[in-house]
Order: sequence, then C-alpha cells, then structure tokens
Amino acid sequence: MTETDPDTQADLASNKKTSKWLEAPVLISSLALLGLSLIWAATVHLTDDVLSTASRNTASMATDVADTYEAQVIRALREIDQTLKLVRYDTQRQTPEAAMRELGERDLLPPSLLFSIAVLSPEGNLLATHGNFRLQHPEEHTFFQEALNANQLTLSRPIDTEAGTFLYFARGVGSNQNQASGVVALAVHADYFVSGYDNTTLGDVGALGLVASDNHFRVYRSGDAISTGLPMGNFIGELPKLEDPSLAPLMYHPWDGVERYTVIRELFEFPLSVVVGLSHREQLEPALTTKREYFWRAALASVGLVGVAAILGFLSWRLQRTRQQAMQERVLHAQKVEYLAFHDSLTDLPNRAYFSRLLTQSMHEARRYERQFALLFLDLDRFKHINDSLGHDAGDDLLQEIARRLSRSVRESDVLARLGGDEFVVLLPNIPDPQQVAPVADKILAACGKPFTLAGQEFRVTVSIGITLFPKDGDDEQTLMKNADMAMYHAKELGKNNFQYFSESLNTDSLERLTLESSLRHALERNEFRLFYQPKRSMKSGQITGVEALLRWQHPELGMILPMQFIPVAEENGLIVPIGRWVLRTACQQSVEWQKSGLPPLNMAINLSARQFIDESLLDDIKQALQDTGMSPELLEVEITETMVMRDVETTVDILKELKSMGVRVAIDDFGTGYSSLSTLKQFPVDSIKIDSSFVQDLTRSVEDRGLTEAIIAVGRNLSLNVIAEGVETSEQYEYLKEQACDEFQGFYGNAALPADKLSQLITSLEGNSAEPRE
Ligand SMILES: Nc1nc2c(ncn2[C@@H]2O[C@@H]3COP(=O)(O)O[C@H]4[C@@H](O)[C@H](n5cnc6c(=O)[nH]c(N)nc65)O[C@@H]4COP(=O)(O)O[C@H]3[C@H]2O)c(=O)[nH]1
Repeated sequence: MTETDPDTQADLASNKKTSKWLEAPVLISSLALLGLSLIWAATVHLTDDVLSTASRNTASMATDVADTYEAQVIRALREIDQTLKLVRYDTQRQTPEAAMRELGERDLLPPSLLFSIAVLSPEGNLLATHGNFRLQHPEEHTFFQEALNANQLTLSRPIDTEAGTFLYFARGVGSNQNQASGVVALAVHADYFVSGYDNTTLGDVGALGLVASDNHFRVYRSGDAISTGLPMGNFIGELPKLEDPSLAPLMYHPWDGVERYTVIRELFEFPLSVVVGLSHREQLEPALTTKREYFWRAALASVGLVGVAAILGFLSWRLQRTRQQAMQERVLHAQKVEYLAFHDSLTDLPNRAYFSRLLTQSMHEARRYERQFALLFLDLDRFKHINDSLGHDAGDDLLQEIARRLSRSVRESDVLARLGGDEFVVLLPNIPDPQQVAPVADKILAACGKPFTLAGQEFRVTVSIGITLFPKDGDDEQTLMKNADMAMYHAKELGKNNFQYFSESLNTDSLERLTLESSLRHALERNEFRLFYQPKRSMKSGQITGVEALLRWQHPELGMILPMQFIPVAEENGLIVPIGRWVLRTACQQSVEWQKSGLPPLNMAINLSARQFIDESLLDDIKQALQDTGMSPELLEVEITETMVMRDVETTVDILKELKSMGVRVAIDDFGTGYSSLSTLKQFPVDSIKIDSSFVQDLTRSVEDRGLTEAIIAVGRNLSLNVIAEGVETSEQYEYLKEQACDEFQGFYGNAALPADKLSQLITSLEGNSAEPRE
C-alpha cells in the first residue's frame, strides 16, 4: 500500500510545475539577466551619446577655431603684403633709404620688434632696412632671387637664423622698363603665425599651423612645441569630404602620431593653407571620464544586482528546498501512516484491515471470473504457553519467524496476513479444485514444525489450520472468516498440528458449544457438577497415598461432560472462579467425610486454573473452606501448572509462600511442558512435581521422552520434591518409572477417576489386601 492522498499528490505536481517555471531561482536569474541587460544597454547608450555629443562638439569647435585662425592669418598676411606694397611703391619714387625713413616717420610701417623690412638690390645687397633686418643665410639669397622674378607675394621656407626661425615675405620692385630693380622683403618670426595658440581651447596637443603648397609646414604648433618645415605628405589629399562642412573629420596626423579633428583651409589670396586640429583623446577626455564613470556605476550596479539576485536566489532556493522537504516529509509521513494503518508492525505483513480489503477485492474478482479461492486460517498451538513462560520478546521473535516461514511457503500471488496475536491467514486465489489446498497446508505445517531456537532453547511449535473455500463455504467476508475459524478449532480439537476443511457439521458442533456455554452458567445453581477422585499410588508399595479431585459436569441432556470441554469456556467467561470455589469446598468436605467414615487420612489434590490462581479471594477461600469443613490443611494439595507459575514469578512465589504458611501443600502439574529452569524452580516453595502424561505416554517408544522423564525425576530428587508420574497406563511405563525411582504415579494402570462412594469402597477393599496396582 503505497498510495498517497490525492491532495498531497496534486500539491506535489503543482509544486513541481511552479518550481520549474516560476520558482524563484529561475525567475530571479532571468530578472537579474534582464536587469543587467537594461543597465548595460542604458550605459552603452548613454556613453555613446556622451561621446558622440563630445565628438560633434569638438569637431564643431575645431571648425570655429579654424574660422578664427584663418581670419587672423589672412589679416596678418594682408598687412604684410600691404606693407610690402607700400614700401615698393615709395621705393619706386625715391631712394630706398628715403622711402624707408619717410614711411617710418609717418608710422606706416609695422612695429620693428616683430617685423623687419628691407629693400634689396637685384644682387641681394641691402639698400635700406627697417628694424633688425640681417642677411645671415645663403638660402635668403636664393629666395630673393625667386621673389625678384615673381610678380606676386612670395613666401620663403622657414629660415633658421641666430635670432630664431624666420619667414620672409617678398615682392619684386619693378623698374620703369618693367624690369625688377630690387626686392622689398619682410622678415617675421615664424612663431608670430602661431602665437594665437590658445591652450584653453586647443589643449596641450591641439594643432595650429600654416602649410604651403609644397605640403610643408611653414610653422606648426602643438601645445608649447613649435616646429617649422615639418613635411605633411599627402595629408590634404586624404581629407574626407563630410556631408556637414561645419564638422571637422577625425584624422590621424602622421607627423606626430596624434588623432585630431582636423580643419585645413586654403587661403585664396595667398599660397598657404591654415591647419587646425583638436586632439580627439584630449578633447574627449571629460566625455571619456564620464564614460568610465558610467561604466563603473554600471559595473557597481551589476555587482549589486548580481549580489542581490544571488542572495534572493539562495534564499528562495533554500525556501524551495525546505518546502520540498516539508512536502516530501508530508508524503513520507502520509505513506508511513497509511503503511502502519494497513500493516502489522511486528511482522510487516498486511493487517486485519488490509486483509479485509484484499479479501473483498478477491471476492469481486472471483465472482467476475467465476473462480474459486481458498482461505486458510492459521493459529499457533500453545503459543500462549511460550509467551507466558519465555516472555513477550521471545513470543514476538517467534511470530516474526513464523511470518518468514509462511512467506516462504506461499507464492508471491498469494495473500498472507496477520490478524493479530498468533492468528495468520493465507488467501490462495484461483483454486479450481479444493484438494489443491492440501499440499500448501502441508507445506505450511512442515515449515512451522521445524525446530526454533528462542532464548537459547530449541523447541517446536505447531500450527492448526482451518480451510474455507469461496463461494462454497460462504460468499461474504464474515461467513468465510467465521467458518475458517471454526475449521481451525476443529483442527485443534483433533490434536492440533493439522488442517481441516470446513463442513456444515462443524457449524452444528459450534451451535452445541453455544448451548453449552449458556447452560454452564446455570450448572452451579442446578448442582450439576460432580467430583471424581483419582487415586495416587506409591511406586514402591502400590498403596494409595492420596487422590486428585477431577471435575465432571452432569449435564441433564448431554450427559457427563469432561472438564476439557467446558473448563476453557468457564475460564473465558470467568465462571471458573465460583466453580473452583465449589470444587475446593466439596473436596474438603469429602475428605473430612471419608475420615469420619473411618478411612485413613488421604491427601486431597485439587486443580487450580490460571484465573483462579490469581484471583484475590483465593487464599481467603481456601482458609474459609478449611475452617468451615474442619479439614487439616496438611491434607490439602493445590495443583498449579508450570505455565501458570512462570507467568509472574514474584507474585507466584508470594502466593505459594502464603499457602505454605497455611500448611497447604503445592504441586506443579504438567511439569516438563513449560520452560522453567532449575534456578527458577528453586524459588518456588513446592512439594511435588507431576510429570506430564504426554511424556509418560511415549516412554517406551521415545528416547527423547525417556530422557526428559529421567531429567525431571533428577530435578525432583535434587530439590527434594515428591515426583508423581501422570497418565501411567501400562506395566511397562510403571516398571520403567519404578526403575527410575519415581515416587508416585497416577493413571489407568492404577485407577481411573471414581465417584466418592466408589473410591471409599476401593480403599476399604484394599485395606488388608495387596496394595499392588492391577495388571
Ligand atoms: N489418557 C489418560 N488419561 C488419564 C489417565 N489417568 C488420568 N487421566 C486423566 O488425566 C487428567 C489428569 O488431570 P490433569 O492433568 O490435572 O488435567 C485436568 C485438569 O487440568 C483439568 N481439571 C479437572 N478438574 C478440574 C478442576 O476441578 N478445576 C480445574 N481448574 N481444572 C480441572 O482438566 C484436566 C482434565 O481432566 P480429566 O478429563 O478429568 O482428565 C484427568 C484424568 O482423567 C491415564 O492413564 N490415561
């Protein structure tokens, strides 16, 4: 039975689904991924935006700077050219010296600190100067020659002098015959053209320069570094044409390895171009810093998000696991509860409730497929004795072993269950022929009959089996079980350790039993009980030493009923206590009467049942009976079975001591059938032990029984007890026991139980005659 309740299963199923798709670990991871994507998408978008804005602004700024620079350069160049033209003009009218002086005096020349002006002869000799104009370099001469022949403003390459690097501007001075009669030249420090470099705008690696048509810088400045004559290569040709002319393209400057937003403007009036460049790295530094900042923030936010997600994920995983564990525990608990509800905890077999279900199910199937099945009702023989004498633990071990043996004796498809106590059932499905059950029952009997070892002792247990067939012996659970039980009882009555099929006649017997039970209740009032007395004889002399009172029920309709037929019923319903009281009193009265009639005093033994022995009024009853009848306590002997004394050793010892203190004798009946050890036996203040008749019966045939009988006699001798053999029927048994020095015997070989009058006759007849038992 491993079914679980539907609610729990549904819970589990839905939990599985939810956990798969919606439970937090997956959900949280997904959300975290989404969050990360959003953070990084936003960051990339923002930084791209910042960078492109910065880039656009820088490009635009480069254009603005270029506009300004271009205007400055053009203004400067125009002024220079204007000055040269003015000097040329005056020189053509008067001597160069006079012209220069006059222009100087009229303050028409530029400041001599920045610009120096000279008029040179066609041979290159200085004719007049303004400022500190000196000829120091051979290249100057070449340049003036070029300028002499050119009819336009001519610009020199940068010329290094002691005073620095200069740029020369020159125009030829025409003569009247249109022949150049000299050159007007202006020298300006190359730095002058890049002095407008503004660090706040251009930064430390911005670029500002003038480039001539030979693709060489006349002057170039980046930060504080100024250079002249730097080659530019084919840079201008590589400049891309942008859609938006107000934006400068980003170009790599090969001359100094810097990437700049670059603007190059060709000056229309002069053979020069201005170059302006704003460093990409430098100008975009704030934007790049912002970008880095954004990335850091995004990274921090990501770490935070991942951290939070990890914590939440972990917590939810824990929660989920706890929930799953709780759920599993619930299921396991439910399964366990269900298992326990339907299984016997000792043997793990299906219990009565589960068997009932299985039986109902088997009945349905058998009806549907028109099949027949068999039900075997098993009960251990003498299990109660084992439980009482060896204790409950040993009893439990025995039941477990029986369950194992039964499991091995039946098929997987058969049903085996324990109904409780020592009752088991086996259901054999689909039995077309009732005779097929017999081999199975035999197998079970053989399996259970093998010796067991319990509490260090080896012994055998037998089983009685009742068999019913469905639908022949009953087509409902109750009838089937009742009939199987009845068949089992029948097997017990027939000597145990066998199996019996149910038959209708058993039903009739059981009805009789019912009648018996109800009439037993009135037997005492109606005075239907009788006592018979069986003599005990001395082994040596054959003389009658005492008698055992044995109960008989004189039923008005059923006739004489033996105690074994009604005492178990009286034990069950408690009537044994008042009946036992009657036996005690009657036996005592009889003993006193016999003595009064002149018979010698005889020991009078009475049997006490288990229920009677533990009854609180026992001692008072005995005292009262002795007192009321006047019987001498020494003549009274109570017989209790070995199993009874072993049940609760302490209480038994107390009761026996009380009896002894009253002077009453005690005998242990059926000795050898229980499991009392010598040491336990020593504790009991008893006078006699009675060897059980079952050992005596087989004395001449069974070596085992002989051994046991001899052992019991030895125990008795050891403890100085009177040993009486019960059920002696033959002279062989008698002779053997006599040989073993058994003290007394009882049995048909001596006398059967007799009514009181017959017994007094017997004793009277024996007086003076031979006391030998009859042959
Ligand atoms: N086969 C055979 N049987 C022999 C022989 N000699 C004696 N018997 C029978 O063996 C039984 C001996 O009594 P028990 O062991 O105390 O066993 C007694 C005793 O345990 C119980 N019983 C008898 N009377 C009373 C009683 O008054 N009170 C109680 N509580 N139990 C009683 O009923 C049992 C049976 O009593 P009974 O039927 O009278 O059976 C008696 C007796 O008739 C023999 O040679 N062969």
